[in-house]
Amino acid sequence: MAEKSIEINGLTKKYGQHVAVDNLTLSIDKGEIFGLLGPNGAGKSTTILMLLGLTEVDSGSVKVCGIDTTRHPLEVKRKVGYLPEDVGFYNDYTGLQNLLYVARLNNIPLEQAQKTALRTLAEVGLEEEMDKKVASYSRGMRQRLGLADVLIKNPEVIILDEPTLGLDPEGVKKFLQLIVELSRKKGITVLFSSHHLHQVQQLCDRVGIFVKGKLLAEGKISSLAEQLFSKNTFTLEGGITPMDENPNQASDSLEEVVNKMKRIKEVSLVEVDKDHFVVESKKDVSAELSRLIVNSGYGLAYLTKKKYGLDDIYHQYFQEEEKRI
Ligand SMILES: Nc1ncnc2c1ncn2[C@@H]1O[C@H](COP(=O)(O)OP(=O)(O)OP(=O)(O)O)[C@@H](O)[C@H]1O
Repeated sequence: MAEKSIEINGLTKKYGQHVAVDNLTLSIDKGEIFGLLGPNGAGKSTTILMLLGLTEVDSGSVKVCGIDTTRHPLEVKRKVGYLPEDVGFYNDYTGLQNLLYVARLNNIPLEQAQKTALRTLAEVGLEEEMDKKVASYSRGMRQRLGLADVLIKNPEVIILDEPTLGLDPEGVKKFLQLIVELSRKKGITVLFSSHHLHQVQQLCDRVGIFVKGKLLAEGKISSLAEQLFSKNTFTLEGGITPMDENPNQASDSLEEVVNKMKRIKEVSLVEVDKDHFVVESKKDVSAELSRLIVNSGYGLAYLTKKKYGLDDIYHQYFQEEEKRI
């Protein structure tokens, strides 16, 4: 069995009557990049604070690298690097000076700190900017320096809370690539908290969908789709056209064609809008559908199997949640 970096069991946190995190159970393997995905107020930051031992737990347990954070928060902090949304720096210091300051706070001896700082700044792509004052840094450069702050203590786990806010699309792409490279190269476990579906999809091995304090689903994106769409696994979309070449050929009415489609055993839903149709079914019925359409005197303009992405999954879970409330 894979070694676990993060083990959360029945974790609950209340603010007064409000349950911010509700009986959360989750484990993350060593070296894995896990995405905690949810809208604002879902409880992501509260979970992270509990992981870091920065806020009290009402019930349940959290272990990071095998250490209980509620009992030994300082030991956990030594092993975990945390990058919040917005990192504070000394603007009058250079990037290198800021990093050396963080190294000192982490009790890294000066000589070692200098070597490690230079290497880390190169790793995050700031070697050419390290002697410039942070006041002149762009948002992207500040986030890279934030990542260097996190990496300098050689963490086993890094936790990133909405780290790409305010970055332009190119900056986001580079930042995400950097995280993947570093995680793979150093075997670092990453917990990436975000409400950006596409970023999570690009970066993460596994995803947890978190809404109103509850983990609604977790798994690989492909298996989330299976869990969610298991009732009607296949969605086929097609275009139907009249047979122009042979106008005298008798055709069924469109209504009759739809009724025939509905009579295919595995089909659970047929929707038609002008010449476009959507069929949901328990197995792939593309062959039956094409035969049926052609035999009814129509042409098939296209027939495609819809692939579910994270967007579909995310919205479906949100819809489910809204229905329950
Ligand atoms: N210190 C606090 N006191 C009272 N309520 C709080 C406190 N911190 C968070 N909350 C509430 O707990 C819920 C979860 O908040 P949390 O910040 O963990 O969510 P989030 O998913 O990280 O969202 P965001 O991305 O907006 O930070 C919210 O309803 C929030 O208002």
